[in-house]
Amino acid sequence: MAAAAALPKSSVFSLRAEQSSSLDLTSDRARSSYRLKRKFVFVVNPRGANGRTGREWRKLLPYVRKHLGQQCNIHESFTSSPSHAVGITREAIREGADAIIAVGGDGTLHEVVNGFFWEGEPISATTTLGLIPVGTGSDFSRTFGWKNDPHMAIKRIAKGLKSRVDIGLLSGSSGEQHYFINVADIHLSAKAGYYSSRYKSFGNFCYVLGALRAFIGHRNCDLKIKVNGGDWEVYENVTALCIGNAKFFGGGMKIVPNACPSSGSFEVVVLQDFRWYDFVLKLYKLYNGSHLSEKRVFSRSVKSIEVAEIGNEGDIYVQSDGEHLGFLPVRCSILPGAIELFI
Ligand SMILES: Nc1ncnc2c1ncn2[C@@H]1O[C@H](COP(=O)(O)OP(=O)(O)OP(=O)(O)O)[C@@H](O)[C@H]1O
Repeated sequence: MAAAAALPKSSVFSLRAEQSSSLDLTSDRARSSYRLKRKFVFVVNPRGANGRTGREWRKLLPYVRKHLGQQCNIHESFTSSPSHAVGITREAIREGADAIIAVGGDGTLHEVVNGFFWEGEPISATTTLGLIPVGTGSDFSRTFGWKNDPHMAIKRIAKGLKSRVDIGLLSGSSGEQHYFINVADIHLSAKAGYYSSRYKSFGNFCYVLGALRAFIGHRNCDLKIKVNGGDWEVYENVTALCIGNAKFFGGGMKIVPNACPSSGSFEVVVLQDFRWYDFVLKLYKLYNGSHLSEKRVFSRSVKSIEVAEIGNEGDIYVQSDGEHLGFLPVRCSILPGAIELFI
């Protein structure tokens, strides 16, 4: 069929271009209009938010067609397993996608962001990232004041306003590279994130359950930190260290309140010597971002940071964008303005 022949082939993922009755490519005019339109690929995690993402997307598609169908060809691609969104994104960018829209939570956004890169380099400087936040936490969107409202997100994408945002590059002891757009964090919060991902069926309550589980066996520990390639500094009794490209994590905690994704630097917040009752007494401060005034909380702006254990236990958790990455040591640097984002 002519319509199918006009579409690029896709081997890695099932790319379903819009072939609704409104898209009749049998005439020359329709065919040339199809070619002139930009190509937007929607990467949908049907399992996001405990399956809500998949259900919402089915209802949303007519709205997407209505608001974006005039200006772009809409392609939808469903993930079939964790990490699949990375491959989908890479292939779509290589095949000339003008925009990749992550439909899901921060985990899906994280995978799509990783798909923008290959062997340490962006695959394309011109593909735009978009987000339709339909996740459990959807923390990245909070920095921009966006609601977890997919209709508003679609209208925002249709307006076409864009801004370049910074991306964090993480590498571990074996040298493997990983990208993040929101917050990377270390120790108690990362352990809590690891466990909360098992309780996503409880909705936002998963973060409370994850934190309670993480406290079992937790000990504050001494870490050494190297900032901007300087000397190693020792931070004693660290409870958590958070490297913010954006402000929120854990389902709405404003943990890195001074972070800004277009500042060209990270904001690092270190919590030291926190006990379980500090979390009870100061939890509201972590949510509204006023914890920086506490005595055992430090904040600084950095372009790169290395973090390692002083002991050699090998059990200090690391996560980025809520996804478990492994354990210390870790090196992290900022890639200023690396991706263009629909805002
Ligand atoms: N088809 C799939 N089956 C199972 N898991 C998947 C599939 N596609 C993606 N995933 C995984 O689902 C996880 C969660 O997805 P996502 O972040 O979209 O939703 P969420 O966890 O509910 O939201 P948030 O991260 O904002 O709290 C991701 O880590 C991703 O790797």
